[in-house]
Amino acid sequence: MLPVSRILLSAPLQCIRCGFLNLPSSSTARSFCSFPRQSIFNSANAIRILRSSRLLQKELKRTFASSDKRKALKLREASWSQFLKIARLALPYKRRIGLGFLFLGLGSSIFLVTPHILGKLIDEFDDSKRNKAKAEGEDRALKIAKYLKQHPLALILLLVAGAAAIVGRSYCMHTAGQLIINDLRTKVFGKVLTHDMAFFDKNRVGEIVSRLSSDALVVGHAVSTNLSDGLRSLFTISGSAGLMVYTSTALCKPVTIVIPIIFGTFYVFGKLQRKYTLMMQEAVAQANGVATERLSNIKTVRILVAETRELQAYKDKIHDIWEISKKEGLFKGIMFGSFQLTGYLAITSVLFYGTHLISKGLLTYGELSSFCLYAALCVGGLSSLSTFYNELMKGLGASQRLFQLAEEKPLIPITGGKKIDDIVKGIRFEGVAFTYPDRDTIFNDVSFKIPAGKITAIVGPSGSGKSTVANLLLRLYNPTQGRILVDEHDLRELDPSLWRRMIGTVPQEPILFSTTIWNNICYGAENPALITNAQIQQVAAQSNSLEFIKTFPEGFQTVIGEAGHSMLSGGQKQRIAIARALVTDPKLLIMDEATSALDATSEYLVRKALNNLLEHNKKTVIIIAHR
Ligand SMILES: Nc1ncnc2c1ncn2[C@@H]1O[C@H](COP(=O)(O)OP(=O)(O)OP(=O)(O)O)[C@@H](O)[C@H]1O
Repeated sequence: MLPVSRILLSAPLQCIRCGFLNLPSSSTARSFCSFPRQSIFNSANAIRILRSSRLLQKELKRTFASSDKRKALKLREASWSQFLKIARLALPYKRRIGLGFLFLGLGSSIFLVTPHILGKLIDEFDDSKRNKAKAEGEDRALKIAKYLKQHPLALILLLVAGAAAIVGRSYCMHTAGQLIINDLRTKVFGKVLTHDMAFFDKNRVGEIVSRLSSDALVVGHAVSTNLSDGLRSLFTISGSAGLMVYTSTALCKPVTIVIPIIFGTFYVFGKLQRKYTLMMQEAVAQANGVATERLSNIKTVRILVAETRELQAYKDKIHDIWEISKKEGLFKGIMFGSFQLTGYLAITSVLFYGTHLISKGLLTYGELSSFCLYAALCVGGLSSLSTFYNELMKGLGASQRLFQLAEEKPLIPITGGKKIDDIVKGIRFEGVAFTYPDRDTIFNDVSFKIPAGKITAIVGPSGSGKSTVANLLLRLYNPTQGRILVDEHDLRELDPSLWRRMIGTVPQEPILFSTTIWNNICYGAENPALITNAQIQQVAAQSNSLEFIKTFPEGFQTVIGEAGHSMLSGGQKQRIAIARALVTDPKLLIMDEATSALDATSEYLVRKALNNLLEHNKKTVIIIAHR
């Protein structure tokens, strides 16, 4: 047997709430740590969650309370500065969007000019107008109108050109929207990947995925197709309003009364829309969070017969969505209704006032019908503009949390810092204290040494902080106090990615991905393509997994199920994780209860293989165990 130095993490026998963690170093000093008793409630802990319905209720209450706080905070933060950030997303696609606007201008001009020309044709039946035109000479619009009447094919071609412009606009804006959504998703996902573990302790994976899918969709739509629809509406409104003034200034009087009402409605409902979108996206994310967490732990749910309870938890979240949706539906209805009402009141007044002006000889039938056509276009434009405004506010609301995810700065960077390629002297914990976010202190002032090239065991009862020591070594968290030295370099100064590449870890609950066994073994390699068949065979043999892999018809190419759940036993998963840790020939090997899922024979074989490996390689090894 190889010599193993032991670090003993022991829980106090008497004090439950704040006793001491007794942590003597392998050879020398003793350190004392406070050892608060804690219950942990996170996604990895579904078994404990489901074990106690009281705990589950507490968790639901906590989630509701914190989500309410978050909602309030975000509503206060919602501002137009978000709009500039969203607009910046569209910058890389300015050409595509510009082309879309060009098509928009073309299509809208064609369909705006048509009523003006048609109005001129109607005037041909009005004697007074015809005589006036004869005296003043025919205007250009009337000439075009007559030409189009005589050459209907030209009119059809003009309308087809207008329709083609709509197709072009639609295509450019739709694809620009998708590109923006893709960028946004990639940017946020890339950023989320670099966040430290404390971030993932606070945010549920399901919620993050919901942001990436539904929030990004809303934002992308707001700045692409919606923007083009909005601009088309603005174009239509300003064009038709201009032509209304040009056709008859007198008839514009009844229209001006409704303008302040329209802007007031926009302002009030825009604010409401932003508020409800924020709340809605939050509620959807919460529901997705619950569904993702429970479905990814479906086996535990089934074993503990918790289907009904989980369905109720999901229903509660869906009910939150329903409550928001009811309010949203009501205010949306009021908004669209008031736009329609104001628009139609304006048109009716125009008709009444217009007929009055005709009777006095101040307006022609053609002018009235053109004016009415423009007014109808204007009302249609206003209705589309309200939808545009609504969608834009939705985009602003949805972007808020997405940008928060992308802008939050990780405490531990992914790369950058000193580069080392070996552990020569050893690793030293110097007065280390650690507290998980929002938890009590796990340990205080801990000092011990892990000599290089030797096996060190960290032993202690459950919950005493053994895996936390491994987490600190992997720099998944920074110590709250004190420092960890690797050959006298502070771990905080080392390049985190490079340092982690030097470590092979076999965690307590190994996670495998839904790909081939081969890919799972190579997963930690910097360049998996460089791993040879001989290396794979060797680590598979060392981890005692070669035999069972050979029994699969596809061998190393066997695709294992999601998170390695199906097709492999717990022990088989653990052995593949050992092979994965060994394949990169790490300088430091951390085995966190690595053989706990193996039967006595397999454990003996794995230990024997590891002992062989370690005798020849002089690796630094940390074995975490209860015993
Ligand atoms: N991500 C986390 N966030 C908050 N608290 C955590 C987190 N991970 C662990 N803890 C808490 O830290 C304490 C130490 O956990 P740790 O996993 O290090 O113990 P352990 O000695 O490895 O236990 P075991 O032998 O059961 O694996 C526990 O009380 C646990 O509840």
